[in-house]
Amino acid sequence: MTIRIAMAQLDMLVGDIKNNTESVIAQSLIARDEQNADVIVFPELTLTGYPPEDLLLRPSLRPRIEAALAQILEQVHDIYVVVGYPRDIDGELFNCAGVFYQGQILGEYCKQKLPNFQVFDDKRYFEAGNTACIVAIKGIKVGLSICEDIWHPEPIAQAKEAGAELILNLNASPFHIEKMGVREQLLHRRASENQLPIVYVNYMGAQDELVYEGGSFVVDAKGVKIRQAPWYETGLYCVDFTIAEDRQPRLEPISGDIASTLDVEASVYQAMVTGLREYIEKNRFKGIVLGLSGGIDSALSLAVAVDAIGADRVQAVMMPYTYTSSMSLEDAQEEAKLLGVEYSVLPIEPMVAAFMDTLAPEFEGYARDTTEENLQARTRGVTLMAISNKKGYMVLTTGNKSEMAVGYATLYGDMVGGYSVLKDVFKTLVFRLCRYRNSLGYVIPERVITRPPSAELAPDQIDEDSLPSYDVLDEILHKYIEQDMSAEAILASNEFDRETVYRVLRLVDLNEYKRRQAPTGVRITERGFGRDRRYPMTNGWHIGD
Ligand SMILES: Nc1ncnc2c1ncn2[C@@H]1O[C@H](COP(=O)(O)OP(=O)(O)OC[C@H]2O[C@@H]([n+]3cccc(C(=O)O)c3)[C@H](O)[C@@H]2O)[C@@H](O)[C@H]1O
Ligand SMILES: Nc1ncnc2c1ncn2[C@@H]1O[C@H](COP(=O)(O)OP(=O)(O)OP(=O)(O)O)[C@@H](O)[C@H]1O
Ligand SMILES: NC(=O)CC[C@H](N)C(=O)O
Repeated sequence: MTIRIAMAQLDMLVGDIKNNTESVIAQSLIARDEQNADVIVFPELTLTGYPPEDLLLRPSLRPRIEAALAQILEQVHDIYVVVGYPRDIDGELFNCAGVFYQGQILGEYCKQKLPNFQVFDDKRYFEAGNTACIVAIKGIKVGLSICEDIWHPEPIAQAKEAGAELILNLNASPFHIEKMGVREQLLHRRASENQLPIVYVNYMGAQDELVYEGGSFVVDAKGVKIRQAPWYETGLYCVDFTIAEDRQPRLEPISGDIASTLDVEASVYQAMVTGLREYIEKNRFKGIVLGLSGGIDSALSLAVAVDAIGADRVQAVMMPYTYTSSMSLEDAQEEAKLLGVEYSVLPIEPMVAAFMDTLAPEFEGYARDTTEENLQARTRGVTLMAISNKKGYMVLTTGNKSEMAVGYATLYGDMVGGYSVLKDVFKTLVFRLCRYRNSLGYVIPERVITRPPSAELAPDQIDEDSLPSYDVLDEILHKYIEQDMSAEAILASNEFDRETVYRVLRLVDLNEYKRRQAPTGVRITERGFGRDRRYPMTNGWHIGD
């Protein structure tokens, strides 16, 4: 005898309980009728999407969930549906997974391990469960667990103790650069220490800063991966288990397709594309507009925008000023041509001159400084926002993680925008990603990758006049921001000079106010500048500690 389980690697819109419920019903019927599945397993909090944040505090949530559960029970039969939802039990909210069959809930599991670190805030909303939930499906004792549960030994050991022969794990496990490998090692350990096969089902899609890359998979009781669903694709992916006649061993998964793992650049690039596409489509923007400077950040952002929503919905705007080189003008035009997007050239001299004329009495007696540079960036920001308002296009902001770390960007200038694909990507990785994108098809002119980065806000300016080289800067930033090292610990390796390290760390600390005002963007690392890192803006902390 066999049991076929469909892993529903799907995208849900946070808060859209009605459509998410309809999708659960439709996919369950497809799994039953077209794939002959016995069971369908959805990701964590299927009905609300993840994370629903403070929508979970709305009083109207509870009746809507109850109505959704009733609808699934009524409309789906002849397949076991394993679905996630928040549920009020005796006045307390739990993060639940239920097994629905023939109009009944056969069992309901409450998540036990509530993550409250990095981007996760589960304890703000949920009470923790404390018991295993085992449901018999075709004579097999199936144990349920929800995402963070699998990262700890106790819930799975408890399920095993309660008789589980198979674990179904519902996830909302967001991408970061090392996550794919980490999950596989984790499942290997958890399955082998309990001698239990595990079916791991994840979302594919994105929600604000979080990207879900899919990659649902199955390990056997030894922890060996026997099925790997593709990355960055939605779908129903089935796995079969045989149930031995003598029931020794009782349950054996049958190997299926194993999608190959993506390398770092491919995976990060796909995360950026997915994050942006989902943000644009779920928020119903008509398109994307961005300032195209001829520099590398806007070039890469443009390529991601086109890959996300198509060239016909992307507009690039070159806004030259006195300091814009002919090389920048040529390269920006070339990028737009290679990618086939609408391209406009809007010189900003008259607008900047008008500002300067109006401000002249105000500035009398003051020397020229960054104020005038920032005016150029702000004029571009105003221009892009006007196009955004008029056409319903979202402004894609282009600042990378290195710049956002040290505040190398102008508030209300090049920081305007609704979303960023580079805010968690260091400049050194920006270069690698451009090479990766060009390996798929040449879209970023070689000169854009090889010329020294410049903000072109003053004559002959290059970034490395005011910042250390990006190799050095990124290494210091990685140690301070992502590894929490102090200045003295960073200096201990003798790789950097004292003055540079203290200057960089001081800039990072001082610029928290800028990052707070920056648009959201795709989380790529385990320590992005979003919900991962919540520092006070006003503080008396000693720089570098
Ligand atoms: N703690 C605090 N809390 C709240 N607000 C605070 C603040 N400290 C300053 N401010 C405000 O922020 C202002 C300073 O910020 P802002 O106006 O942005 O100006 P600012 O940081 O002084 O200058 C922008 C810097 O970014 C560089 N840049 C600009 C554009 C593009 C690029 C690039 O290569 O991509 C680089 C530029 O060369 C310059 O070094 C202050 O005048 C004040 O209004
Ligand atoms: N001449 C310009 N025309 C259009 N947009 C511009 C121009 N200059 C700057 N921008 C916008 O402001 C952003 C910041 O650019 P800037 O040149 O100051 O620094 P950067 O970090 O080197 O970025 P890039 O590598 O894209 O040039 C650019 O990515 C672009 O979106
Ligand atoms: N939703 C969750 O419980 C996610 C937590 C888990 N550690 C993960 O990132 O996969």
